Amino acid sequence: MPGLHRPGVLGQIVRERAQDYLDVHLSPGPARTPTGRFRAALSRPGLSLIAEVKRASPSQGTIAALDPAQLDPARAALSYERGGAAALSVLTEPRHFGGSPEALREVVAACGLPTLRKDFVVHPVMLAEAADWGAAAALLMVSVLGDQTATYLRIARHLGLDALVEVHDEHELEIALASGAEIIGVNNRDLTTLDISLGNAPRLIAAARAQGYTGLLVAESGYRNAADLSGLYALADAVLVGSSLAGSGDLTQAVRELLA
Ligand SMILES: O=P(O)(O)OC[C@@H](O)[C@@H](O)c1c[nH]c2ccccc12
Repeated sequence: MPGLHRPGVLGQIVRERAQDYLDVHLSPGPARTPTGRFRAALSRPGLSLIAEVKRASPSQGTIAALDPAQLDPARAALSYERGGAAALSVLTEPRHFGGSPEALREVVAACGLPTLRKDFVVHPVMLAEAADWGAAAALLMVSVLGDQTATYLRIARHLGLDALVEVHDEHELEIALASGAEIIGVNNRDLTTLDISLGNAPRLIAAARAQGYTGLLVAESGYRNAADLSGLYALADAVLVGSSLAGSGDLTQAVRELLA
């Protein structure tokens, strides 16, 4: 399985997820018709918001202000939609992010927005699960998949899913560009140390454009308010925001203020 020797928090989570799927030998199954719904939502003019249903994280523990039992995924999704989110992201990793398959299924059942399965994908079956649970897209992390990124991208497409291919540095960006990714996300957070640098996404997004990349580009992590987003409007197609929204008392109002 990919990514087992990564350092830090990332390596720990990847090893746990690999263990979870160790005995699964199912193939991803038959081809499914792509909808392109996630991609379409990000292609709209302006900066599209991907709002994340996130109950906890390794950097923050339980996300502030909300009792984990109170952040009902379906209600959160509808609140995000009302505020103007273009798409959703739902964590399904159980130990560090408080996610679950049910959270994703409930969101999909309640809300029409295209939804990303956010997890540490280390097995093709995790993509089949995403499709079964109604996700329109799945996260593929180059920091985990390395040179298997292109293979997983093909499997995602086979299953009718859009893929958000995530990078954190120049080397990972090269792999993402070579893989044929149609959507590349640049994470401001270093997942081995959890350090955030808000300059990371603008820098690598500019680098991708300078290399002639014409796909969609997403800035990810660490954004707390409208001012933090101001530099992204001319640069990125979308922004992915979790903690600062999920930790606010009124999710609809939080989205409106962020996009104001
Ligand atoms: O909560 P934040 O700082 O707004 O970040 C959201 C999202 O970018 C973050 O949850 C994330 C980005 N890439 C990941 C990979 C795995 C788990 C989580 C993530």
